[in-house]
Amino acid sequence: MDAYDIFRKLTRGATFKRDVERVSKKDVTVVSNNSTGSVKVEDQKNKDQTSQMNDHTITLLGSMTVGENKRKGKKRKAMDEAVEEKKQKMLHKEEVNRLRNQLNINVVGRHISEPVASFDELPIKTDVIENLKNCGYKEPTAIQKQAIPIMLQGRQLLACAPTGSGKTAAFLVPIIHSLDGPQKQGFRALILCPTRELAKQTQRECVRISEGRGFRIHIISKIGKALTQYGPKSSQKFDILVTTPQRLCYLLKQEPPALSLNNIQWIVVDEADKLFELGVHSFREQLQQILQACSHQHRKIAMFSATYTPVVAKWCCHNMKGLIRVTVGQRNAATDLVEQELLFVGNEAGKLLAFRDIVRKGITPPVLVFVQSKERAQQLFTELIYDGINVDAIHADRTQLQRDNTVRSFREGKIWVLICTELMARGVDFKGVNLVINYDFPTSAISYVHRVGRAGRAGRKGKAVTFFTIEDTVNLRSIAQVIRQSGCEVPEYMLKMKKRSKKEVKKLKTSAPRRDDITTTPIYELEKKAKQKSRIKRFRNARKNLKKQDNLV
Ligand SMILES: Nc1ncnc2c1ncn2[C@@H]1O[C@H](COP(=O)(O)OP(=O)(O)OP(=O)(O)O)[C@@H](O)[C@H]1O
Repeated sequence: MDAYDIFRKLTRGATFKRDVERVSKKDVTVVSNNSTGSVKVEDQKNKDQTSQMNDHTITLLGSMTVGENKRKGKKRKAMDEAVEEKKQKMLHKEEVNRLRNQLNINVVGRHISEPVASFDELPIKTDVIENLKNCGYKEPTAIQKQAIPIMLQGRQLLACAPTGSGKTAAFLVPIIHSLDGPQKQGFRALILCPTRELAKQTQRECVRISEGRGFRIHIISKIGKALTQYGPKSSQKFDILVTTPQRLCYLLKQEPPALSLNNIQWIVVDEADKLFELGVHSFREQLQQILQACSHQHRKIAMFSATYTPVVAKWCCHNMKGLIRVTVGQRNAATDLVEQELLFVGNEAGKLLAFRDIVRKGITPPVLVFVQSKERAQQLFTELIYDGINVDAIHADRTQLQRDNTVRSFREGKIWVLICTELMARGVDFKGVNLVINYDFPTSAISYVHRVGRAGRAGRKGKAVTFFTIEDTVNLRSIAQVIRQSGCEVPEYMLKMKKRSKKEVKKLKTSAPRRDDITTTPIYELEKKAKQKSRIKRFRNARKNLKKQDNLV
């Protein structure tokens, strides 16, 4: 569109004759109104102005001519350029929107950086890009394409993207870029994770991506050791701290605090909704304590998770200035890379039969099996140990060393089936988990999304089977909805089930339902064993009492 078009648009519908007539006859005289429709207007009061206006000949019919003087020419050129610039900007904006739509990215906020199409487009040094490529990352994932440019711009971010979609690298790349290299200024970036397993994994990924930079990336493992290890001076040599909030707060509470966070520039909260969920108020208090300790004036926060909760969004809106929100895909949806199935097993005994049936038909390790408590993890382990499959269990009652060894063996393929609790549902990235079995029904749709998300990572496909009994109806509808949303089939009746009250759903979230023990030992045998146990106990007590009496005598 050129200046002529704009002028035509602006004057569309305008009748110059009428305008002239409207002006008081005292002041204005119509000088001429020739056959081509050109109108000349003369102001009787001000001759100077009249002469100026005489230059402005406007042709309303045929080809329209605008008075041509130098100033006008310049103005027209500037106008043309502005229009062209605007046009280009609009086209570019459309292109960016198209790319976001293609990637299923939704953004909220002001002046948001554009997503990049490749790692090479990122304004970062080539060594980091090389490291990413050495990790086997050919192209950034959707969240990486959008979140990295935003964080590189120094903007605070709340990001939500599917499980296994590379969120860890999405926050590590900008941090590594902004810290540049080791500086002996103490910790400059802090990454908070809900579990130690996840913290270790994040530390490992950070080492891989920052290879060659010489960063000191630290994880707080033993509190006792940490107390002596850090101290305001010794912690100067570290650059990045990866930890759980509990351990960090314990060290900050020491008098004087066992470590300094004065120089922290970036705080990342990974699995943010989980942390906010862990004793709703306790994490907020911990975060407040941590934020107070991070006194650097340019401190920024980024929150990441695969699931979104309003509690986190509200906190971010209140506490993060200039916040940008990025969502990839549908909120709280399970990854569509996992084929999901709901299996009715009748009752608790039916679960063991169904599990053995799956094994009999053939499984491709590694397999993760989720149960609702550490006791049940131990019971299932005791049942399966003699089935001829390499099985182990991981839960909070095992020592740190045992937990680390089990995770290592599972990663190395020495363990085929790993029984675990909710502890391993979040963030943990086991390469190539083919099958997830929800032995016990998840206590919320969000828990389901994360458990299932241990398979189908980094573009690989996986499978998930969820057992349910007659007692598991509270969440059945919402979990069936999640499954349907990710493109898998569920029976229609499940989606039509009565919606449960918020109270019921909340109760289930805080305390899992009571279930019969996992065992195939017949009841009469269990009773016999229990009787035997109590007889032995009684006998021991009697012997103790006799000894006591002897001593008294
Ligand atoms: N650009 C990429 N290309 C290929 N693989 C990638 C890319 N980025 C990350 N990965 C790999 O994808 C897997 C999942 O990444 P990551 O653990 O960061 O996922 P996540 O989004 O944090 O998942 P969760 O929500 O479960 O924590 C990892 O094995 C990681 O090495």
